[in-house]
Parts: sequence; structure tokens; C-alpha cells
Amino acid sequence: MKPRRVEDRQDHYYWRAKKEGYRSRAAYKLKQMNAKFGLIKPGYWVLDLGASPGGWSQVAAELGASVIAIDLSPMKDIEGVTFIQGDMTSEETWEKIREIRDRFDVVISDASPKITGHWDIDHYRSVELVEAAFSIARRFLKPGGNFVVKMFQGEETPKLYAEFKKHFRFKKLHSPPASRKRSSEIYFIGKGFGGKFKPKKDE
Ligand SMILES: C[S@@+](CC[C@H](N)C(=O)[O-])C[C@H]1O[C@@H](n2cnc3c(N)ncnc32)[C@H](O)[C@@H]1O
Repeated sequence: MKPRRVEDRQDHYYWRAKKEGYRSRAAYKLKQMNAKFGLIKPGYWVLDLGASPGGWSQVAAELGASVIAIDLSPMKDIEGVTFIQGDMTSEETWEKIREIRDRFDVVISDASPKITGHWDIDHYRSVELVEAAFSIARRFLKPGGNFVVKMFQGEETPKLYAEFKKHFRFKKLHSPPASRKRSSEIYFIGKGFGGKFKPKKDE
């Protein structure tokens, strides 16, 4: 496949993904975050939100996890990954997840709206996805579970981070080396869901 954009042609991770058989350069972001923070272990159940074309799911499956992956767009099969095509913000999709599995060790979300390059617009469009990912995490994460969610930085970031922080023992805003330098994306990493701040029973 030919690289579509100038930035892709210049991009080390783009070529590396082609060479090493990953479906996206994003795969290296999860690899790097996992190496640094120890998020996914063999035998874990992982819920991958905004998963297509499947780089993160490939990495999670390689790490020995069983994966349920969600995306609006279709995704080609990956061994060890069950794919649900649907909107992660809709109850209908949540119900489909629940039918397969009710509790996960890790929830990861690389979901993003179509990027415009305007930081403010991209930020506000991503907030809904970040909030949905967090609601899903609160619904599906086991106590002690881990969470990763991408957000495009902006006005709402401190508020969202303050809310996340209450629910995890370890928390960090992190930008992996594989993130493009000029991108406004940042990842919230939470480990130890519940921690000393137990979520309410109805959440
Ligand atoms: C950056 S891509 C994810 C790349 C993926 N992590 C990988 O490694 O291949 C972002 C994805 O979020 C998905 N997405 C955006 N809004 C969504 C929604 N409401 N529900 C489910 N997926 C969504 C898009 O369809 C797109 O495939």
C-alpha cells in the first residue's frame, strides 16, 4: 500500500508498522505505553474502543489478552479478537458488549473524531468520546482494572482529568514517543480502578 500523505512518507512508525505487520502506526503508542506502565498481561480481558483498523487490538492479542473490539467502521479479523461494529456512545453497543462479557481487566480507547487540524474543534469533538469511554470503564472495569483513553487537549482537559483521577490509584497524563510531535493528543492512564475511591454501586 502506498503512503497517502507527505507526513506518512516521512514517518518512521508508518514504515515500521508496514514492515512488522501492524495495521496502524498507532500500535506503537500502545506498545510504548504498555512497556512503561504495565497495563496488559497474559490472560487479561481487554475492551478496545475505537479499534479499527486494529493496531491496538493486535498488540493486546499479542500480549496474550482476549480482546473485544468496538468501532463504527468495519475491521478485518484478528485471532483472539471479537469485533462489534457499533457506536461506542450508544446503549445498544453496550448491551452487545454485556452479552459477551460483563467485566474487563483493561479498557483502552484510541477513539477519535475525524481530525480537522483545528485544536479547539478537535478537542470539543473528542470530549464526547472521552466521556463515553469513561462511562464504559466505570460500567465494565473490574475493581483494580486499568484504563487508557486518548483525548485531544483543550479547555475541558483539566476538568476531565480531575474527574478521572478520583477513580484510580495511579494516574498520569502521558504522550508516548510514537505520538506525532505536533499532535494535541494525550493519553490518560489510570491503574487500579476503584483504589481508595470506590465507585458508587450504581455506576
Ligand atoms: C485513530 S483510529 C483508532 C486506531 C486504532 N487504535 C489502531 O491502532 O488501529 C480512531 C477510531 O475511532 C473510531 N470512532 C470514532 N468515533 C467512534 C464511535 N462513536 N464509536 C466507535 N468508534 C468510533 C473511528 O471509526 C476510528 O476507527
